[in-house]
This record gives sequence, C-alpha cells and structure tokens, in this order.
Amino acid sequence: MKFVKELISYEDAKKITFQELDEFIRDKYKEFNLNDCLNKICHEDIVSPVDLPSFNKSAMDGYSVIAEDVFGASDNNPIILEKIEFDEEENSKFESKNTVGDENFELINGFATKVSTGTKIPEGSNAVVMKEYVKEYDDYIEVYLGVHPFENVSKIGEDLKKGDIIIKKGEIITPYHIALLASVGIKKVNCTYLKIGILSTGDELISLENYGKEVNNKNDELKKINMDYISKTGSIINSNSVMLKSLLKNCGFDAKAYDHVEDNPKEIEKCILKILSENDILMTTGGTSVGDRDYTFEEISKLGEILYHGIKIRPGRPVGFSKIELGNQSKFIYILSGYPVAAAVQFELLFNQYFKPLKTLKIPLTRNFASSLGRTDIMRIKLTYDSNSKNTNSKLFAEPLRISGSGVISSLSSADGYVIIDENIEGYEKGDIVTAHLFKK
Ligand SMILES: Nc1nc2c(c(=O)[nH]1)N[C@H]1C(S)=C(S)[C@@H](COP(=O)(O)OP(=O)(O)OC[C@H]3O[C@@H](n4cnc5c(N)ncnc54)[C@H](O)[C@@H]3O)O[C@H]1N2
Ligand code: MOO
Repeated sequence: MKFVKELISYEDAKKITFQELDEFIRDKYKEFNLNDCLNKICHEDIVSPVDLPSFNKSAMDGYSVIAEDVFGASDNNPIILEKIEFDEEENSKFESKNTVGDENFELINGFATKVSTGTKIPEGSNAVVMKEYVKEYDDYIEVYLGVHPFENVSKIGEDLKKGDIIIKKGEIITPYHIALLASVGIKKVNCTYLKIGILSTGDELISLENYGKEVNNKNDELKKINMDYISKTGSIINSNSVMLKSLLKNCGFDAKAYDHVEDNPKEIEKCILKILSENDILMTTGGTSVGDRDYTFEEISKLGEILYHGIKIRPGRPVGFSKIELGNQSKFIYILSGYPVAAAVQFELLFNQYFKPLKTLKIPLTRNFASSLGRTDIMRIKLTYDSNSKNTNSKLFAEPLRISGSGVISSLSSADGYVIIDENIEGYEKGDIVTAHLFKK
C-alpha cells in the first residue's frame, strides 16, 4: 500500500489530532435549551448561582420544632408543644406573624408547626419530628421522640452551595446534570457544537434507503435491490454512514450523512467541497488504500494539507487527517477506511477518545494474546465473570475475541470493549492486568 506520508505512531497521530481539535473547537458552541442538552458536551464550567435548597426544608411529614424544646422526649416522657397552624385565622394567634411562606414568620420556643415533606420550615425552627412520633390534639401536640438540630431537615446549600461547579467544560450532560441545572433555574446551556458531514465512497455501495426498492442501476435498467441482486453484483449496503451517524450521536453530535459517491475523482472532489462548505468536519470512508480506484487521498491532498496518512495500528492503519482552509475558515477531514471495523476503531481512537472517552477498567486477561512490536494493536474483548476464580485481583476478566477481521462488524457488536496494546508491548500473558475501554457502562 502506498501512503501519502510516512506512517506515524498512534500516540503521535493522537497528539496531532487532539492539538488541532483543542484550537478548533474553542469557539465552536451553540446555546441549547436545557431540554435539548442530553448527551451533548458542555462547553463551559457552569457554577451554581444560588444555594440549593435555597431554604431549610422538611425532609419528612411531621412537625417543625426547635430541637432543644424536645430533647429527651420519649414514650414515657412526652413533651407538649403548642400547635400553630398556618391558615390565616390560626396565624393571627401568633403575634405579628403571618404565613409559613412569610419571611417575617419565626417559630419561638414552645411551639410546633405542621409541615409536609419538602415544605420550607419556618425561621427559628431547626428540626422536624416525624408525624409517627407525635400525638395531635386540637391546640397542642405530644412529642414522643427527641430530635437533634437539623434532624429531618434538608439544609440550605446541602445539595449545592452558591459558586459550586455543577458541570465542567467538556463533560457530557447527563439527565442528572439536567435535573440539577433546572433546580437552580438554568434554562440554557452552551454546548460544543460541530457541523459534521459523512461521505462514504465506493462503486460497490448501495444505500440502505434503496434496499427493497426498484431503482435504476448504472446501465439505466430498473432492478429490484435485494440480497439476490447484492450477491450477484458484489454490492455492499453502505453501513458505514449509518454507523458513523450513530457513533456521532452517541458522542453528542447530530451529523448529516450525505448520499454516497462512486469512485470518480471529479465527483469525489465536488462532494467534498460541497460538504466542507456546509460543515466544520467531514468524515469520509473508503478509498484510503491509494489503490487503483482509491481517489480520496489524491483529491483531498489537492485541496489542503494531509496532516498524516497511515498510523502503525491494527486495525485502522490507512487512516488520514487533513486540514483544509476554505474561505477564512479551517475545516478538518477524517479520512477513514472503508472496512467498517477499521473505520470504527479510527473513529473511536481519534475522535471519540477526545470528546467522550469510554470508561476504563483494569482487569486480568483470560488467555495469552500475541501482538507485534512497533504496532499498536486494538484487541476486542468480552467481559467474563468467574465467581470461583482464584485470582486475587478480580473476578471480572477480559476475554480476547478470536474474530479479528476488519470487515467483521459482529466483532464489534459482540464485544464489550477493547484494549489498546502499546507498540512497545509484545503481547500479553494470561492473568496480565490490562486497561479495558468499555463500550457500555
Ligand atoms: N494491497 C493492499 N491492500 C490493502 C491494504 C494493504 O496494505 N495492501 N490495506 C488494507 C487495510 S489495512 C484496509 S483498512 C483497507 C482500506 O480500504 P479502503 O479504505 O480503501 O476501503 P475500500 O477498499 O473502499 O473498502 C474496503 C472494504 O470495506 C467495505 N466497505 C467500504 N465502504 C463501505 C461502507 N460505506 N459500508 C460498509 N462497508 C464498506 C467494502 O466491502 C470493502 O470490501 O484496505 C486493505 N487493503
Ligand atoms: O486497517 Mo486495516 O483494518 O488494518 O485492515
């Protein structure tokens, strides 16, 4: 295989890519309504503008009291407190005080007020006695269990203090961040926003949309596109575009998959220019080998700089990364392989690891795994659990998958994750601890 550039290490490719992205995404953000932020990347540190809760609130149904009034209360020694209800009539009994929501209201010694779970407790009170430990009478209550200060009370700022960081720049927004942001009244969030276009190339490609339909082929004959047609003609359903669209969605970006293009240099150039003019980043698949009908690199090198082509990795070796100046703007192209597994690995290592790194786990291997010095190997693994294992480190293991072809998509769908075997390591032995990057949490 010919490469436009000399092969570089995975670490170098990562460094080049991530440095470019650092600079590139600095001003790439958009304000989203909180409801639309799920799974997106937060573009700035967000601090809480207030204490949460912003008032002391009851954690139980019961009576708000001054804890010191009921110290020592027990079944044999109930303590009596005068009851103060919060309807206007009752409140009028309580000198110069109004309602529970009134900031002037203050509970004083000897009194208790009825509260529900979640309601503000009045100023002056510092604890709540649960309803179960109280006998209620018309004007007073008997308390059968003492409480200590702030028992059954959610204190001001217990969840967040004003100025606490709710979410950091670069973090993925989860439903729990959304709940917290809503609780402090934040309605909009600046999220990292990139317009990304996807373009698959290849004469053999058929769009998923056309599958099952009658369409005109290259010779203008109406043909039903089904598996029979596919196996006779050696066609391939374009799964890369749908895979990349889903991978990007998983990473917080809505990408547009353009109609695939045949291996025709003029067409490829035209499509690349169109997509670049409409997007910040283009991801192409196919044509990375610089074979007879592989025009992607050739066309891209005419448009701008190829930062690298080919990294010492398996699968995924022929990947490229290019920077194109269009108008006054920089655009980037991820040039990914046609082989789905190679494309997925390239995406994972050079895009996803930057924006949404997978969770990792250090676990032992179930068996030996050979790898070559001077090349980074991506070993797909399955997690296995052995409760009877004598291994003192872990009962959870990484089982290397035996299928490894770059076109075998099931080697990814059946995997739980992967291990990066550094180019300086000549394989692993059974029991070695490896770092597993996990597809699922
Ligand atoms: N003589 C050599 N041949 C190849 C070498 C080599 O060193 N010497 N390297 C191999 C490696 S490594 C890879 S990876 C592939 C890269 O191939 P391309 O990026 O040029 O991709 P294509 O040739 O167009 O397609 C390869 C394969 O992938 C399937 N494919 C393509 N596009 C899609 C798509 N959109 N959706 C689903 N599947 C797709 C297609 O079946 C092709 O068979 O080159 C090796 N060759
Ligand atoms: O990138 Mo290739 O997947 O090593 O066949």
